[in-house]
Amino acid sequence: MVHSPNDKPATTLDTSVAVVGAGMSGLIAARALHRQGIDVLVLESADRTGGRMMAETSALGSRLDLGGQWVGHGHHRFSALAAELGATVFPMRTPKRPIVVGDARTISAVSPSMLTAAAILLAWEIRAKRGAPTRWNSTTVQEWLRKVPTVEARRLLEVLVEVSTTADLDRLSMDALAKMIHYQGGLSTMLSTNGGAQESLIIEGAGTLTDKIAAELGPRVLTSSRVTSISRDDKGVVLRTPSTLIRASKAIVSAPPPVSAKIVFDPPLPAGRRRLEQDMYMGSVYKAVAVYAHPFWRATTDAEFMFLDGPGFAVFDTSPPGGPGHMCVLVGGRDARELDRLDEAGRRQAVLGPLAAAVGSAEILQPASWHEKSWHLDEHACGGYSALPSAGSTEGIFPLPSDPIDNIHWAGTETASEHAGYIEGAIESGERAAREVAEAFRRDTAAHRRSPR
Ligand SMILES: Cc1cc2nc3c(=O)[nH]c(=O)nc-3n(C[C@H](O)[C@H](O)[C@H](O)COP(=O)(O)OP(=O)(O)OC[C@H]3O[C@@H](n4cnc5c(N)ncnc54)[C@H](O)[C@@H]3O)c2cc1C
Repeated sequence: MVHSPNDKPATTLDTSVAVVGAGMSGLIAARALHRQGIDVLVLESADRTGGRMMAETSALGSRLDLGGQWVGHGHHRFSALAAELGATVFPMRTPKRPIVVGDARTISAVSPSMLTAAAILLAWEIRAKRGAPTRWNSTTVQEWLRKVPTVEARRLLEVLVEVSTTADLDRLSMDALAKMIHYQGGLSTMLSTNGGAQESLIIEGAGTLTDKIAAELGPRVLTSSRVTSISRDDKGVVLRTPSTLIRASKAIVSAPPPVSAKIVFDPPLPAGRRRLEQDMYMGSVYKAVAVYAHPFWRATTDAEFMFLDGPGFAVFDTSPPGGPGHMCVLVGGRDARELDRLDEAGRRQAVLGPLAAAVGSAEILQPASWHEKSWHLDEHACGGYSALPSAGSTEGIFPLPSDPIDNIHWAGTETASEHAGYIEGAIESGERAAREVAEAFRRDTAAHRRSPR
């Protein structure tokens, strides 16, 4: 193994398995190995655990999530984990239909623009099911949308794709979008409550689950420990953080490819993995939650909202049953980055202003507490909801390959065989990586027993 003679870490630690990343997938992998009596150490670059999951407490004492939160339809592992950790799952309120606001006015569901957008969505879903035409690989969503006859219909489709994928529309090919739609069971499923990706919520906050797993692992989780390099040979792996050198038999890397690309691997990773790292990027997403004494808007409106003017965004009523009112705002892709130019008060006004007008109540402008996070500015997660394939690339379509490379195993939601991109996928990938490592240890032990002394 080759180590740089400079920057010699002060401390050396030995463990059986070093896990890079204390998001859901890394923590699940570490917990599974620890429960089997395998020595494990989790190295997390941020000063907190949870990765793309993060719960906060509002001024009114309710819990809310600034990262992943919804339990989707069929997310059985996520539901089981919530039950195991004593969390309470409640169903999302199902609105009759989203209220779409453009040009500061409500757009009717039967307007020509809405009907055009609906027809295009249906056509996309049919193409996605049948297999996208080859020319879609070299056509970006932005280029394709230029054909849409009305500005309003185009903007609605833009915002819908941005909020559901967090992609930049000029970096996402129609082919990748079709594959995402097919994989997720339809764009409407990606954004819908009953039977969709947003079926239920957790009263204590989904981020509570990663907090609890990290607490179970206790001192085996080291935060503020960014892994900068991983060397490997047939005996094991050596990981370096700025302060520590960690020797292990195996490593599990749980950061998505565009983020793990910052780690120096020695010897370099095979070309296939390097292409994934180069051809993918993290989505851009801004999430905010406004908290009110009670969900007063329900007296007049029972709906989700989609706003098309300025930075387009979606708003969902995520209020816990019997608790305070929660309005959850999601802005994706370039629109999310446009908000970076404003200060906190400006961002708050940009989303609550149009919402107040749509609900017809200035009370919306005065939440008891306001919580926000721009994930693309987070230097550890680097974005969300997930890693995305660049336009023109045939790499990076979910699920990503997860074959181990020597003693390095891969976790992370992007590698999940089911529900990749979601918390469910993160759990599945962590369980699979732990299984791979435990089986490899069993094989090594059996071979060791068989070998002559
Ligand atoms: C705003 C937002 C909303 C979302 N909403 C939902 C939702 O409602 N439902 C749902 O199912 N999913 C949702 N998701 C997606 C979900 O949060 C993720 O799929 C899941 O949390 C990913 O977990 P992970 O362990 O795979 O990756 P991560 O959580 O990204 O974990 C990787 C960890 O590795 C760490 N790391 C990176 N590089 C290094 C290094 N060199 N050394 C050490 N540590 C390193 C990172 O800091 C991070 O903690 C959302 C995501 C976001 C951002």
